[in-house]
Amino acid sequence: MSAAATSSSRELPPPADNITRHTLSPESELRIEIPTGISSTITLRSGSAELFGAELAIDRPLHLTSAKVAIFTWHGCILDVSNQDQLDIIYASDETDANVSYVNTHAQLEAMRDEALGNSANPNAAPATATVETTMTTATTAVGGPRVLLVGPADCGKSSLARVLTAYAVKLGRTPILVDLDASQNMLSVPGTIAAIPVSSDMISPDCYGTSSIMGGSSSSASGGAMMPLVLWYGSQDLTAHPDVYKAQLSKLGHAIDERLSGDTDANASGIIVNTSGLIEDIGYQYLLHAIEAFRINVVLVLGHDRLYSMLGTQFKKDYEGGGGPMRKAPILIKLPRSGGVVSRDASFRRALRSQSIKRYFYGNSTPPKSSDGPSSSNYQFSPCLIEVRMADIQLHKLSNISLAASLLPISAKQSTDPIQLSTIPSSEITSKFQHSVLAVCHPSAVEKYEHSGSARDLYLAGVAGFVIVEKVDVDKASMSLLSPCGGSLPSGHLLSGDIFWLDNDSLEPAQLQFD
Ligand SMILES: Nc1ncnc2c1ncn2[C@@H]1O[C@H](COP(=O)(O)OP(=O)(O)OP(=O)(O)O)[C@@H](O)[C@H]1O
Repeated sequence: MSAAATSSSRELPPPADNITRHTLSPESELRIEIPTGISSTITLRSGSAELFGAELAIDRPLHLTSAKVAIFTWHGCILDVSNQDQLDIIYASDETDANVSYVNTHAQLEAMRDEALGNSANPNAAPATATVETTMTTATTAVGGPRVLLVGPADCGKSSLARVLTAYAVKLGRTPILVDLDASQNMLSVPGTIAAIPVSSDMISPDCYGTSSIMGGSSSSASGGAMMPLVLWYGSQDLTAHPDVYKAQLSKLGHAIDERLSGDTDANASGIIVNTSGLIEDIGYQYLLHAIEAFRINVVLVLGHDRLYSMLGTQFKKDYEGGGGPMRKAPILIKLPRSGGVVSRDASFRRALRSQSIKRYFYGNSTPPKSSDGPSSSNYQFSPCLIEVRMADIQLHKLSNISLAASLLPISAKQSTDPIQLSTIPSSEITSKFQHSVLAVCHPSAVEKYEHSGSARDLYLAGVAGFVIVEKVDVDKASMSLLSPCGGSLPSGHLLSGDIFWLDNDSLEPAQLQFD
């Protein structure tokens, strides 16, 4: 993507003892798997290289912990890697055809952005013919910019490609909105959420990839000036648990994005890039179709899954062209190869990533230790606080999907038709079983609406103010200690529970809370 750095021919001093030097040829990548709890530092010594689209700076060490990544170079480079003997694997590969496909896809999206800008500058112009050549015949002219949905099974490289496409767009001065619908491994916020953020250039830095998070979590803008994401609390990493809530949240997020883009020509032309979870069968497939509607998707990128590609192609023909319904344009459907470097992550590695992501929300990025590569001596950007709240001052809600048959309802009680229902947990039931659970703090404006309407939707379909973790429940004192990103009182006393737990030893398995 970029010209080779000017330092490509400079004389390099020999590497230190614990450093291994790698020379990469053009269009190759260094694939690195750093096991859980181990750190490694990668330094670009000459040439140019990028980490999922974010360019490395010469001589600036990139500190990575528990990560599986690839450093790609278009023009060749020299990289120094520390701690190599502790890595699971490290190797250079020139099988990078997928990267070339990705940059071609980026070029196609750019053409759509240019076209959207042209259309907005001259709204009376006759619509141009399709600019994107695709493997599907229903190519269409985008009214706004590209609204891209990345789909495919687990561990096929969706999140990585979302990062690459976002970084490439931002490098060209675009401001796309990045959306992550994967509640189990969300790259924008803590697990259990779906989120969206307008991306600017200060967020595209390799330093932000220290964990699974592109921007270092919802509170940890490295630049200090970056925007906060809009985060909805789904409350579970299991997307099959609450289909009604999930679908309603997708619709709400799509609506919020439409509202944001409607008054901003540049942002509208930049479009959105939506990452999805690896669920592609049954309810997962339904979610993909729902997301296409909710985000008014006009480009679907299918990563390495012929069957899904074929299913969507058939579906689009049926939904958009047949049946005598209104003729709408089908999204452009593009099949992309899976990168040869993409690795499967086992349950324990995923758990470690989730834990890192929660830790990062509260503590920020870890700064590299001075003397060794061990994470234990790291310092962190932020200092979260323990705050004490009285049970009397909070209302802890949980989702309840109970829907009674009419005959079981009390006389004159109405059956609610809204499947999204809340129940408020009585103080007497807030016991030590909530210890270590992650709670979402409702935004005061959402609380105001909720108190007026009594509708669970006003809390569940609104962006949350932030998160706390229950450190301790003191039943005798009727109080709780909460780990909070900052001191002082909570933005509101309304908290949403879920089944996400966190303990600062990277080992706690999230478990379903069993409520009585
Ligand atoms: N070219 C590559 N070389 C090495 N590792 C890679 C490469 N591309 C991606 N990875 C790593 O492979 C893992 C899986 O990739 P990614 O997270 O993009 O997949 P995904 O489809 O989003 O997964 P899921 O949907 O299950 O969350 C990640 O750890 C990612 O950093």
